[in-house]
This record gives sequence, structure tokens and C-alpha cells, in this order.
Amino acid sequence: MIEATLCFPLRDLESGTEVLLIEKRRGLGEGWYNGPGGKLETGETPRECAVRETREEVGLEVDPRDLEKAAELTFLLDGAIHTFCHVYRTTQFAGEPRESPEARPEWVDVDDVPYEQMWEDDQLWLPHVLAGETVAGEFQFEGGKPLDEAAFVDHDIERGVSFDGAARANE
Ligand SMILES: CNc1ncnc2c1ncn2[C@@H]1O[C@H](COP(=O)(O)OP(=O)(O)OP(=O)(O)O)[C@@H](O)[C@H]1O
Repeated sequence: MIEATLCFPLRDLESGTEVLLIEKRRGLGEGWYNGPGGKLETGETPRECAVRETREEVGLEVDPRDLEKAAELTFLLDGAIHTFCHVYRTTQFAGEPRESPEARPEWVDVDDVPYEQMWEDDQLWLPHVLAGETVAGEFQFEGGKPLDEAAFVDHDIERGVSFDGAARANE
């Protein structure tokens, strides 16, 4: 099983709230929009991973204490867990987004997210994350690897879940 993270930086403008998305340039989900994120390295906590991936992919500095846990997503492929993903949002960050070999960053209005150019499951959970809610979701794909060519067949979503238990403070 792959353990991964996604981080959604948010900023308030007079025109509304914007989220920093990336257009992924290589690897899983290439060509699609997503948040900065990726797989945990050995010995790394999910928060540390989200901080590192946000720095590496778009050049923003985030303090792990400013990351708010927003979702836990389980992606199943042909009945087995393929990826478990920790999702964070933050309104606190330093620096200006810059391009990297992995990603092209783009601020988009939260009401204008390009769901048709994203993973099919994103439209089911990301609106809640962007609205400040918490989500636990399970998403089933079928048809063999790679995951981004498999068919999305079923899902189960719980909203308003708590991730704040003391034992989970580092997640
Ligand atoms: C199935 N539906 C999905 N919906 C939304 N997001 C999804 C996702 N499935 C995977 N993700 C995310 O996609 C990133 C890939 O991780 P990432 O390490 O960049 O993968 P990639 O294969 O490019 O590997 P390397 O760059 O070699 O590490 C990682 O944040 C992961 O949480």
C-alpha cells in the first residue's frame, strides 16, 4: 500500500477564496490537476511529507503546525488498498508558487475548480475540503494498473469526521 499526502493552500482575495492547484507534469495522474503532494518517504510523518512535497513541487514554505487535516482517502484497486491519502489545507504559507519539473502551479477560485481535468473522485470530496469540512472517503477502481487508467466504480463518503484525537496529532 502506498501512503501519500495532498496539500491545498488557500488564500482570501476580495473576489473570493482561491486554492493553489498543480497541473501534474509526470507520473501518476500526469496532465491532470490536483493539489501538491506525493508519497511518504521512509521515516516521514504525513505532515512532514505534505510540507516537503509542497516545497519541492511549488516552492511554498508551510509550517507543519499550520496544516489542518481535512480528509483521509482510501483508494482501492480491484479490491485491494492501492493508496491511503492524508489531505491537508492551510491558509498560512510563505513564498510565491513557482514551476517545477513535477508541477505547474495555478491559483483558481474555489468555485471554479476544473473537476473535468482531475481524478474523477475529486469532485466528490474536494468541494467539502474547500468548504472547510472534514471527509473520510473510500473510492473503488477496477481494471488493473495503472490506477489512472482504471475505471472508477463505487464510493462511500462520510462527512464531519474528527481527526483531532491526541494519538493522531502527528498525522
Ligand atoms: C485515485 N484518485 C486520486 N485522487 C486524487 N489524488 C490521488 C488519487 N490517487 C493518487 N492521488 C495523489 O496523487 C499523487 C501521486 O503521488 P506521486 O508521488 O506524485 O506519484 P508519482 O507516481 O508521480 O510518483 P513519484 O513522482 O515518482 O514519487 C499523490 O499526492 C496521491 O495522493
